Amino acid sequence: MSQPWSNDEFLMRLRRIGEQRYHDKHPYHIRMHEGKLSPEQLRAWVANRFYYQQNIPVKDALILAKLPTREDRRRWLQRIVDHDGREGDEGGIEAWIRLGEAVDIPREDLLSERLVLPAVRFAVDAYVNFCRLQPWPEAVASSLTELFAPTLVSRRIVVFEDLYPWIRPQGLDYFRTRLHQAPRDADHGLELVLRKCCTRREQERAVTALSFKCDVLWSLLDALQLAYPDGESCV
Ligand SMILES: O=C(O)c1cc(C(=O)O)c2c(n1)C(=O)C(=O)c1cc(C(=O)O)[nH]c1-2
Repeated sequence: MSQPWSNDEFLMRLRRIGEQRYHDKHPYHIRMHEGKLSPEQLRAWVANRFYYQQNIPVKDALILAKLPTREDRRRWLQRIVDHDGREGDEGGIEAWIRLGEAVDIPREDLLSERLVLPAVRFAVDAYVNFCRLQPWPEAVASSLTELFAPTLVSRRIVVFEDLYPWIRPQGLDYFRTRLHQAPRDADHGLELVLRKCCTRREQERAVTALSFKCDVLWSLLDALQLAYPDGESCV
């Protein structure tokens, strides 16, 4: 039996997954952040990511039901509220619909899922099912892409403002809100994973779960790349 990694080593291995495999390295994402997507390609990204956004509170509810302590359930519950909203605070899904409107996707079009590609549906459904079926430490570990999201999202706000001036500014509120929600979520997720994954086997399974999640995000962009290839129609 291999010895468990120290917390530092474990953390380093989780972070390394992000350095190697996070979706910011995908060609479609690189082109987005270089300002090279056409309005149609950017709209396709927004519409397909909406399917991911809608499923986040669903997978969080599946994880919530498995967490063994009241204290952790209470903290995890906030994620569902962040996305689904509550009276007087519309939440992240509504903010994403406004992002859609800011790039000229009518609300009904986004909600109809007309623009959602089959492979995006499969990838996101695979993420939800992973969280449904796997033990909670692995489901929580799969959420740790949020360790890498804040840096990327803060860059995205600047990129959208500077390189896509046709996007109406109120559309960016979703990303601004994530800048404080994601680090809080990542801290809790990491605390749970470090607390629960104590054997080498458990630690390795957590790293594999995070790697799987990177594959989900990567597949989403692969599908977009195939359906909306580079070329003639750059902004
Ligand atoms: O825009 C992005 O690059 C990005 C990435 C991720 C991620 O890394 O999974 C999330 C989000 N945004 C996001 O907005 C969000 O609410 C979110 C929740 C989760 C999760 O797995 O629980 N990831 C992400």
